[in-house]
Amino acid sequence: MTSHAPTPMMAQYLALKEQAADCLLFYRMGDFFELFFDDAKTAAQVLDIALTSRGEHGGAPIPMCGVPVHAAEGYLARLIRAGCRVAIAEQIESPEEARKRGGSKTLVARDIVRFVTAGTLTEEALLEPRRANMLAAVCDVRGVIGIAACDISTGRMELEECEPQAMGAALARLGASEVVAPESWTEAPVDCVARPNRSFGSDEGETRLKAVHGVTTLDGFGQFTRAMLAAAGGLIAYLDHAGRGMLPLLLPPVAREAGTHMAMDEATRASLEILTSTGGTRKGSLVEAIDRCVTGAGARMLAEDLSAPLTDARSIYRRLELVSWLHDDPLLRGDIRGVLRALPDVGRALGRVVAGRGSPRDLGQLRDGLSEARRLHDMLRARDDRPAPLDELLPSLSGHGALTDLYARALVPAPPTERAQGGFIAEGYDAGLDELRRVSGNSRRAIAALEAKYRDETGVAALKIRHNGVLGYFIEVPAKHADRLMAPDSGFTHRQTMAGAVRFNALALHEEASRIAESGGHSLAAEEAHFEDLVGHAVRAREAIATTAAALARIDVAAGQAERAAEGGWALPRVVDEPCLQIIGGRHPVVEAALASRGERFVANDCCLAPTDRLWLIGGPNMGGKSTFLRQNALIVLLAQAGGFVPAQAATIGMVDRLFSRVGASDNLARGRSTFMVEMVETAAILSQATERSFVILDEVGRGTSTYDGLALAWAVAEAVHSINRSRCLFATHYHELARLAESCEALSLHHVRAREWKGDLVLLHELAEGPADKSYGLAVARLAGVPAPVVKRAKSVLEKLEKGRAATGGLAAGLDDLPLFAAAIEAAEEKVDALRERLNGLDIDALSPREALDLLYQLKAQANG
Ligand SMILES: Nc1ncnc2c1ncn2[C@@H]1O[C@H](COP(=O)(O)OP(=O)(O)OP(=O)(O)O)[C@@H](O)[C@H]1O
Repeated sequence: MTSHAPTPMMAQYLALKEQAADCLLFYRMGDFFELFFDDAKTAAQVLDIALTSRGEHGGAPIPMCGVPVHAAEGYLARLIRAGCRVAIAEQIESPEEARKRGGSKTLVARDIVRFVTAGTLTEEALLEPRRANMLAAVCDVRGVIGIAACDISTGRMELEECEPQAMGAALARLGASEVVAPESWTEAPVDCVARPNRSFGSDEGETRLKAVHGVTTLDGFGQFTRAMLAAAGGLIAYLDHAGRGMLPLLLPPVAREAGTHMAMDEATRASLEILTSTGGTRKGSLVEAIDRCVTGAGARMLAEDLSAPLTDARSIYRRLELVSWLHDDPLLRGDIRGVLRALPDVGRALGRVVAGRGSPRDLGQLRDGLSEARRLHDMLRARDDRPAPLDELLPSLSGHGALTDLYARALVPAPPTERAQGGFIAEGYDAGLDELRRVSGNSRRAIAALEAKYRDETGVAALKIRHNGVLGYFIEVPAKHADRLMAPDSGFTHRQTMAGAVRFNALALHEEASRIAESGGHSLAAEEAHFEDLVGHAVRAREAIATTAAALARIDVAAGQAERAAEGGWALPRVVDEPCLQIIGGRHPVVEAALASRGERFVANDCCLAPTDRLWLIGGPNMGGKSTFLRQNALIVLLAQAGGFVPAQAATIGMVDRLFSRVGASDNLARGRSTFMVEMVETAAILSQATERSFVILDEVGRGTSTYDGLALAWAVAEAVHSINRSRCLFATHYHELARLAESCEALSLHHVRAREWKGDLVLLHELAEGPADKSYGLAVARLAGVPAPVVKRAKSVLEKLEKGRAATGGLAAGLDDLPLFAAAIEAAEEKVDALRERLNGLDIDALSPREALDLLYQLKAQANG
């Protein structure tokens, strides 16, 4: 039997792989990261690179693939996007150190230095500039859900708690790219990373937060519940694990209070296509149609605003006031945007610097960003008509004078991204460094002079002094002239023969080269020391810098919103307390933009809901614009409460606590539920959660099942939203029969999108009008869509038959007259229960004979069924 003991390298690899667990292990070997076994197969497939093999393990070849270290970021990005997590194992000593430690055959020590996962990225190349990258930790503390979330690229951290049924909506708002949860929690969100239970303790969370911020109490940051702290514990423990003890930038946590934001569940967010369209990309989404920010940080803040519209009028008006001021002054707006446009991403540069992954360029970005912030500060302070919300922001834009002065003196104007080669500390900052540079500069010049001298001496015009990483400086001549330098007394020593060229050394060259190497080494060390010192200054000022970055982003959002409003002729909304909705000349920003690109005009429509007319039932032909109308009103509410102008002539919005949007039978097969089941689950959520202050849009609910079932459900749902939830609601439907609801529901009115038939063709007017839809135009739409004429003709004759039948039986809704109203039915049932209760309460059980008791049971049963 052959022994299959692993080689020392394989043994080291396997030990590291065990630590890496389900992460792909990038194993550093020279200039490559290598992957082995199943990791190699996965990576080769995702990255579309060659799968090879190396040696044997357990008698079988070991699958292997590799990526060059210098290009690793790009490969990492693709693996992360494909849902993988990666552990990076670096060589933590040089081959010389290994040899010194244990002899010539000693394996270089390696260790995992970092885990790279979707939620723990800080590299510029791996992050999208206009999207936050959230990591969330979730746990359950005695029936209360705690959520901690952070964007480690900027350090923002927030904590919240909620009821178990609200967890989905809270996570949907965060849109986290990675979620971690305790490993034994059975109700944990799908696709989350399981982490040890013990890290999710409230004491642990509190201790970790205090340690991160160097405080003895968290009171200065706000009030945090046990659930919030437990989640924070899990979050920080995970970051600690991912960074192998090196924590990223974390700013003081902010507690998110329940009820300060408009609640929207995942289905509503998806159906309104707020941050991504149904295709999963930003294209075609609301944010794409709105975003006129000129900085990545502004775009990220706008996305956050749209994900969490406010429910507090004062905060909304604070945002609106700033937008309005900038809207009314295009010149000022242009100037501000001009300054902002040139700004680097201060928040993310800070994130990298504090995480220990900063480059000289990041320091340069902090310098430039903070100086520009100061410039913006002075520009805005010069305006005495500035609104109050701006006064709150202004102080955050200044106050970094000492830091920017220091960086201005210390750094060259455009510092490099690599610090290994030095060259980023400015001349004049450190006299010692200047001297070292002068010496190596002199030597470089001396080398150039040597080249000329050697050419002269040898008579070889093609002689060159060159440099590479292996030989250092050397003299190179074409092979045919090599003999002259080979002569024993030439003063040159042979070093290497290449195809066509021969390389030599010479004493004088060697001396100059040593001088360069020595001064170079010293100056690199000096620059490195300065770098650490400069980083230290930024780390100490991190909170103030982050506040400046946030203030800049807020101004960018406001200026961008103002720009968008001016571009589209949008209106400043009024937000009021009464549950009404008055939108005059409303438009759908995404559909309007799509139409405009085709040279078509969008037809504006009004929507006027009030407590006495709170449910609009909207009929009309397919493609008539019902869905568009529903969504545009939901989006206008959302935009207004996010603190921006709205695409309408005028809008008064009664504050909405929860927004619901449902589209009948949307395809959701990916989630493994039938389309109708999804529709009903989502509808059930509305009926259980919508309040008198909510706004609900229901688009063809019920269409995913048979006509009778669908009509019955649509009927009951409309009735319930009207009479029980009493929410403001727009309800689009193809069921004409629902029009009869207007007879029994006093706050329900009928509307339709207009269409006209002209010379046999259907003309869709996209105009909303009062009253029920007169007829369906399904066949006309089918013809418009190109269904072959014989099929349409056949459908027409089938329709005639059906309609005759319907006339004879009284139609689909025949008999609905006798149906007690939804609310009335419930009342009747309750009355019956009350009567039963009364009778039971009045009973003296001990006074009954067994016979009487049995009789009474029969009577009670009859009463209950009667
Ligand atoms: N107000 C409008 N002005 C101009 N064009 C519009 C308007 N509303 C909708 N449209 C156009 O009509 C198309 C269909 O609109 P929408 O999907 O809202 O119709 P619908 O009545 O909901 O149709 P269906 O009943 O088939 O779902 C849109 O893609 C858009 O091109």
